[in-house]
Amino acid sequence: MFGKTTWIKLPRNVLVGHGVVDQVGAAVEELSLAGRPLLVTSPSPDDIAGDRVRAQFEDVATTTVDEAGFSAVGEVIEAAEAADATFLVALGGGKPIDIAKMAADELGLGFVSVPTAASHDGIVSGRSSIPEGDTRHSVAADPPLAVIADTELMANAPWELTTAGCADIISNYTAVKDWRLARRLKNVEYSEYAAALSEMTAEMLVDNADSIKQGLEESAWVVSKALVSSGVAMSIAESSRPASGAEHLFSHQLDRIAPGAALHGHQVGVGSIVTEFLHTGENGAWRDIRDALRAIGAPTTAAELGVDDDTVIEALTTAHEIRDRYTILSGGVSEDAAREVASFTGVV
Ligand SMILES: NC(=O)C1=CN([C@@H]2O[C@H](COP(=O)(O)OP(=O)(O)OC[C@H]3O[C@@H](n4cnc5c(N)ncnc54)[C@H](OP(=O)(O)O)[C@@H]3O)[C@@H](O)[C@H]2O)C=CC1
Ligand SMILES: O=C(CO)COP(=O)(O)O
Ligand SMILES: [Zn+2]
Repeated sequence: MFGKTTWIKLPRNVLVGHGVVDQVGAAVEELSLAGRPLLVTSPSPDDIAGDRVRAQFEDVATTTVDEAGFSAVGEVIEAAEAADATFLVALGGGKPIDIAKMAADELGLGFVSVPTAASHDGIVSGRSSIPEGDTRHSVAADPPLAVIADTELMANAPWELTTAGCADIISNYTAVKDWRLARRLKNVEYSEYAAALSEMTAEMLVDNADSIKQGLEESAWVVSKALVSSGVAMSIAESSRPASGAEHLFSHQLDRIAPGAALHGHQVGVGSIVTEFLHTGENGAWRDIRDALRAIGAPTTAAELGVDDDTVIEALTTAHEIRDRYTILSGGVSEDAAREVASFTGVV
């Protein structure tokens, strides 16, 4: 008998468009969320749009996240309990959204994601990535009930946040290759539907690279739709596998070795150039990945990431240690080999 059960949790409402930050109240009403919200935000997003969100509720409390980490999750939980909050609204980049996502999950409350930056697919997904000490935890949590992505706000955010979101999507190509490899060699659970959606999302973004330009609001539109679609792929897979392979392990190691050096999406993009080479060799698609990153203005070298060559080599040679996830880097790449591939691809 076929006994497999999958539980796909997705956002119910997704609004993407100009000025939709003024529709958070309407979206909440449509979801039949009653009571008092806690707005979870961080300093810049609060300055930019906090009042516009608060104006849509009769009674709302606010808490600000300065630094991501499990203590921030605890503080949001305390703030929600003190405010008798019945749901959370997260306004900002990945930091307040991920902290609110995990806090909402622990509190058993719903939350609405209002991204102010199209910086990575965590703004939509059912996973929180929480940095702690010298490591990073990828924690399963319910995805947002609604995503309200205001393209005007996102288009006015620092441009590098948008190029980081693009690079996070481009990295889906190698994430899916790692997933297929792990399926073949380790029989890991795999969803062809999620893999195809993830690849198609990257394909569409690359095909629309001409509309991704600084100052063009359409860029925020194209990237937000891709981030939503990538988040859906992760929900279908019940795992970040469709969007996180060895290039993400490389980035997570960079976060440990050179904290704060570069944005998540930029790091995974550079990681993808290298891991594509490892998958398909010197005549493979690594140049396509590099050129797609260049076309949208994302980094393709260690120097552009703001890290030195040795840091990249260390992250590549130790990436397999960070997580029990089978990828092309599992078993470890030797220092010589890492230097050769990084140099051949122009990363160092
Ligand atoms: N769940 C997942 O799959 C993933 C989660 N993450 C998590 O997300 C976080 C990183 O995400 P990221 O979005 O880069 O981080 P932040 O939320 O820290 O945002 C990046 C910077 O942009 C600022 N900012 C945000 N929106 C605007 C805007 N509209 N205008 C001007 N400035 C703005 C923030 O201000 P301020 O400093 O005031 O906050 C911050 O300085 C990490 O905590 C990481 O763990 C990362 C990758 C994947
Ligand atoms: O960043 C992600 C997908 O783009 C999530 O990946 P992790 O599960 O590796 O944190
Ligand atoms: Zn990512």
